[in-house]
Amino acid sequence: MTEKTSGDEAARDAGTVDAPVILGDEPGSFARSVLAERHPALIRQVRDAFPYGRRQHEALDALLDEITNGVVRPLAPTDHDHVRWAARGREHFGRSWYDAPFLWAESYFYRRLLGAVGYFGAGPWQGVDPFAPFKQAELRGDAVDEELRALDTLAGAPAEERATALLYASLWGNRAGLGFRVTAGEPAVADAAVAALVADHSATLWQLLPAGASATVAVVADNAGRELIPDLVLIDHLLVHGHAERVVLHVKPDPYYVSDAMTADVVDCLRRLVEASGEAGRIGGRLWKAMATGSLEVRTHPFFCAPLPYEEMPEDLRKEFAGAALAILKGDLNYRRLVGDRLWHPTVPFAGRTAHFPGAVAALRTLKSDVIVGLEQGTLDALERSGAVWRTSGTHALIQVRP
Ligand SMILES: O=P(O)(O)OC[C@@]1(O)O[C@H](CO)[C@@H](O)[C@@H]1O
Repeated sequence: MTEKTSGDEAARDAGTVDAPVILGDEPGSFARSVLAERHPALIRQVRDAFPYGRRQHEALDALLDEITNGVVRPLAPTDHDHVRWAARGREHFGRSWYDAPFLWAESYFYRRLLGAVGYFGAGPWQGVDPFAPFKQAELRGDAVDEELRALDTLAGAPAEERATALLYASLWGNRAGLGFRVTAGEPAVADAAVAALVADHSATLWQLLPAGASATVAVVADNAGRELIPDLVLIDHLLVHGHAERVVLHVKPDPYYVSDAMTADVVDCLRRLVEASGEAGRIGGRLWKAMATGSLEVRTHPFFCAPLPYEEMPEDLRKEFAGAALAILKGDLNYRRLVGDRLWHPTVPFAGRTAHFPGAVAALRTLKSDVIVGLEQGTLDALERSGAVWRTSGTHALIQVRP
């Protein structure tokens, strides 16, 4: 009995034992609150943000009713991606939304929301991003001005200090709250930001990107606006200081998880930078040119809006990441897809959970869901003792790297 238990523990620590898949069926859980509260609220917000016609209103009503009172319905046979989703959803159709894996239910919800507003249909609303008003409001906000101004203070700092600061800015941009203030000589904010890291492998990250190596770096973006701007600033730093010769920025092909970045959002952020004064404007100008010369390339792939873990990524993407010196995956959702959307024991090694990834990988993520691996036992104990809602509130963050 004792032997079996220690064997189980060893397997658990090596990440070779499957942990429970996160579902939305547990009352009081984070996943449940997203499905039961956040999604209905989002339908209302999208409806209020556009002068939609009767057709959209009816479809949104039907979707709201389905996710709150009904069972998961398949796409219409006429939908362009009907076959793909029929295969992915076979076991979930006709059952409660709460019984499906959380990752699947969220992803399919966004697909259905886009369908309801006519995003894919041939008609006047085709291609109109239902989340654009929220993204634009954020990008126009004073907070972005303030964050861009902070870049001037940072411009005179030594390269190494700048690199560290910009990496943390990109990380905390995932929370959209601290941004460059972390970096611009506000010790209280900077100290708090570092103290809130539950893992920090940034030294390994920089070792993988020595200056002067002709490396390609892949950056898998998460949110637009206040996250994408610091991502772009970090990319500029990598290019200017020779940590990368070429950066491929991967974005979503369709609107997703409200604020996820698409090509249009990259363009909006670049414009915002180019139109800014001082250092921000200079960075914008360099990135604009980098797009023209190919040292910065934006790519997208249907896989980025799929309800699948990275372990199941298609061969073309696998080759792409295998050819990079490092893939930097931003945000909570990418993390869930990277390590698996399961209730892992928090000390399961990050290296084991990401062994499937083709090449070196770094996760930069603020903690906004229950998934976590790679913690030291001492860190875990301290977090549990603190009584804080550390897993889902976005107050904590991590930089984890597997060379
Ligand atoms: O990937 P991001 O932007 O960091 O976070 C996305 C996310 O927090 O939104 C969901 C709630 O809707 C979470 O389940 C999910 O992980």
